Amino acid sequence: MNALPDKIDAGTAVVCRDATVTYPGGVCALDRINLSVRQGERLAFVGPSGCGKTTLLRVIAGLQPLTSGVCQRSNKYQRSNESEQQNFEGTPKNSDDGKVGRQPAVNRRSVATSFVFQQPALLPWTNVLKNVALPLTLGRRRERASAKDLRERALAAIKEVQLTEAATRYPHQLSGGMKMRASIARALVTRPEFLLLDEPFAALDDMLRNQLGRLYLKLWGHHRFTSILVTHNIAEAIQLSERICVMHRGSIVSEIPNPLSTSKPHKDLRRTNEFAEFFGKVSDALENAASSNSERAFS
Ligand SMILES: Nc1ncnc2c1ncn2[C@@H]1O[C@H](COP(=O)(O)OP(=O)(O)OP(=O)(O)O)[C@@H](O)[C@H]1O
Repeated sequence: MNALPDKIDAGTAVVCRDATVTYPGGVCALDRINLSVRQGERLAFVGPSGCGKTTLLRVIAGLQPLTSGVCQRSNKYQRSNESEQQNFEGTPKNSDDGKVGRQPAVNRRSVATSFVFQQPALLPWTNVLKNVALPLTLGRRRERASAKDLRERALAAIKEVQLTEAATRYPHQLSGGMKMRASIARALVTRPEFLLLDEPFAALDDMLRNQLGRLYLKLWGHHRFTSILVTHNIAEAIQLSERICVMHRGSIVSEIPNPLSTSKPHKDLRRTNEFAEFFGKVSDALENAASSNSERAFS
């Protein structure tokens, strides 16, 4: 294993070196991943089901222990055989199925990272305001903030996602898009350094997906968090990311800078020739990875 440097370079948010995860039972979900993410970068992982996207997201979040290799995250380290670094207070080391299916506990380490999942996972017994305030409430003692201060911060986050009028509504009184807005507000209320999104808009129709994509870009423009988006949707990756990592069978097979990246995409971007051309390039990278693998399997 490479020696771990004392500190990560200025401007770098994450570095993975030969990061490998083999699950109990022998599935190699990540195979010597080498990746560097700049602070404030918007990155996307695309690839077929089971290629290791969620596992890599969990590694970057510090939720998934490595079998070997290193994942270094601005001043936080995770390396294989260093279990102390990998167990998050209040967070199960391995969830039942090993997938990210629940919000990580909010604690000293994870407060710098927030997740947004496909399922908004709002607490059904309380309103939007209290759901959004939850990470602050859990960290209240640490933050030494007054209840009034927490409420104001939660209301500010709710305003940013344009949900002020629904602040006192309960989750069952919200549409799918509104639930997702609440989930994004809850993720951003702690002003995280990292926002990790695991297929956040996959369950929504195209129009909502586009609206929320624009909202996400606006929020990124304000807060400049480092963001990693897992998606199956190439068009979404192009619209929301500055760089696209194509994954296949536990490896990053291609890293493609996005020439169309902008934090203010025009609504006709998808209809342009440049979009079609870049879409083709990403699709080709995915197809090439799949065909070279099947050739290997048959050779
Ligand atoms: N806890 C686990 N135990 C054993 N194998 C697992 C576990 N979690 C994931 N895997 C396997 O690891 C591989 C990568 O899974 P992962 O969820 O990271 O892929 P993914 O690209 O995010 O897939 P999807 O797009 O379907 O969510 C898959 O083969 C999966 O079955």
